[in-house]
Amino acid sequence: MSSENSSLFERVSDVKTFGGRQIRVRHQSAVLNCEMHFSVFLPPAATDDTKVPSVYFLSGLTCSDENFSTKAGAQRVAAELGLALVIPDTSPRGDAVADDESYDLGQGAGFYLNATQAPWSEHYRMYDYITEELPTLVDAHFPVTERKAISGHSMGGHGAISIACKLPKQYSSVSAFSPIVNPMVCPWGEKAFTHYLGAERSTWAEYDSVELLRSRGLDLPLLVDQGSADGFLEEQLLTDNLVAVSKHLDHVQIRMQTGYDHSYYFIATFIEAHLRFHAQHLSA
Ligand SMILES: N[C@@H](CCC(=O)N[C@@H](CS)C(=O)NCC(=O)O)C(=O)O
Repeated sequence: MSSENSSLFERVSDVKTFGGRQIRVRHQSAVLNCEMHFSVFLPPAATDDTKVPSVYFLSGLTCSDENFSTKAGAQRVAAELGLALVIPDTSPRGDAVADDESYDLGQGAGFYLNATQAPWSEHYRMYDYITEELPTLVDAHFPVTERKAISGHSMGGHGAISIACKLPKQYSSVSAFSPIVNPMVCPWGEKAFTHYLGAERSTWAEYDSVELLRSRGLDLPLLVDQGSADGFLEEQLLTDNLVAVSKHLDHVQIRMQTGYDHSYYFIATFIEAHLRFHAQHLSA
């Protein structure tokens, strides 16, 4: 990697919306060892003199940073509440990065973990990227405070809850749309974890929200919305396992939303409620 490359941090677009700015950044990631993109929305309240809290949003399988930016409709309420949105990609990227032809493994399917198995371990360190490198970069380049919340959809809901369980001091609240809550025992998770972490299942529990909630509990408020008409609910998402393990936990709200599916139409419907939930805890 050339020194010019290692310092790459470029705004590839910067668009005014709802009085704020939707920005897309291209940068060299030292952790992932490849070039990456991420998006940031800055509300009008964020200025050279005024910093604002941020909500990280982790997307699902097949997504980049642009699915949430363009389809969730989050900017109007984020602008009103004075929240920055930080929207990463879902895996390392590029021709030199290992991939698979299926949609649920490889690029677009990083599962927010640090892979230990070849060929994945060379680049797939999304846990470290999301929890360390990206916040350091965002804090250095944008007017944001230390106050952070984390949210996500599907694979990103798994990422948000499992990260919040392990780093409760780094976030003030966590929420998820249609999260994969128990990846150790669903086909998407079993496939990904076998490839990224190896066949030894005992190493998987540190990335499984149900297992983490069982072993550690949760030290911050959690809001989950799940559509009852989501085609992935029974086989992949296993929301009942989250309900069961959360029974004795305070500050956990799991809402079954009648008739909604797995799509961004569902996210767009409830994103306002999630941002208001996070704003309340970010300002507490
Ligand atoms: N069957 C879908 C599975 C992937 C999927 O549903 N991805 C969700 C997250 S798990 C998504 O957000 N897709 C992108 C979008 O709707 O914009 C496919 O093959 O693309």
